[in-house]
Amino acid sequence: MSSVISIANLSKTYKGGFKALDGVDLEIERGEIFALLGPNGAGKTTLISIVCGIVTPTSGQVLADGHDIQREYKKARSKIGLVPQEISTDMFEKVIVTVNFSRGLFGKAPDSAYIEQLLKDLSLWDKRDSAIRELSGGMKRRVMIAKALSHEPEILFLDEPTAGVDVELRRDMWRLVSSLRERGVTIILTTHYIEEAEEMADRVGVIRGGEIILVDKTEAIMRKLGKRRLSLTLQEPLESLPAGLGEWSLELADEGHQLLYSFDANEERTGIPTLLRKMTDLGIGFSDLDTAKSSLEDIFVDLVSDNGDGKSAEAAE
Ligand SMILES: Nc1ncnc2c1ncn2[C@@H]1O[C@H](COP(=O)(O)OP(=O)(O)OP(=O)(O)O)[C@@H](O)[C@H]1O
Repeated sequence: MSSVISIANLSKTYKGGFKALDGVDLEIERGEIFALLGPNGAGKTTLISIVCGIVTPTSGQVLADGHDIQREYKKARSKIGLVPQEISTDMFEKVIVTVNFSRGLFGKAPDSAYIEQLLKDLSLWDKRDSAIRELSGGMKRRVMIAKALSHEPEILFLDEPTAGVDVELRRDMWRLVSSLRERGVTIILTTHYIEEAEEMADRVGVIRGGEIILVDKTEAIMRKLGKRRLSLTLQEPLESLPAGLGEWSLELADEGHQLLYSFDANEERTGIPTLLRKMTDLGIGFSDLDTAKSSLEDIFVDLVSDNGDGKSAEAAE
């Protein structure tokens, strides 16, 4: 498969000397849904902003559909739609005027049938003649999506698309993402709703401290790093972990009613039988037990926390 976005050795040092990106190499394949995950301040927005031509890189190169984002800005940018984190638009303008205007900005001829369908897909058609400032927060976000899609881009960036939006908009958004994908649009999103990345994304990239630390197929990440978790519902709550259970990596949850044990599903010896025996010896009874696969969320927390590679999430920020 060919790359639709090609990022090579990209670095950004902001005025004041802060290095937000450090030698990022990343290839985004045509037609895929790519989720970019990283803690606050990792550099996600900076990366997206450079690809969209809003922020100038300090060094490195970005090609969008073969066009250099700096030297051939107009050509490159016309391929891209961006739904930013913040709502930024002329609040006094009418919805339909704003969306038509956005399309015109990219040099596309008016297409009233396309815009009508777009506004209908986003449940904005009835509001087309309203001034944007009169709309609810969720509706304003829908307008930002409509603007981003107004010129029929081949690549769509969604910067934290579901942060702070209601369930209905989230559902509509994912429906839209699925239908865009069917039409061959490449989608790159950043999200804190990691279970959505797990569900929607073909591949996941993890960014921390301005560096891409992992890129892989979503299910490969799950397989490689997937841990399982055993939850034991205790008969009597525990205030703290008994010293006698020190050799297992345990956690207490639900005010001491749940004992959680994370283990590697790929290991032959999980340590569970000895743990249960030891608990019996210590007189810790349980009334229920359950195991579950850890989510991408757990994996992500694992990756960005200090896990022996000498870097912690804090140090990276
Ligand atoms: N214009 C700027 N000038 C100086 N520093 C900046 C500027 N913009 C961003 N930064 C810094 O660069 C780092 C990366 O910021 P960025 O917004 O790219 O992170 P992010 O991964 O998108 O975070 P979040 O999840 O919080 O949105 C942060 O430490 C931020 O403070």
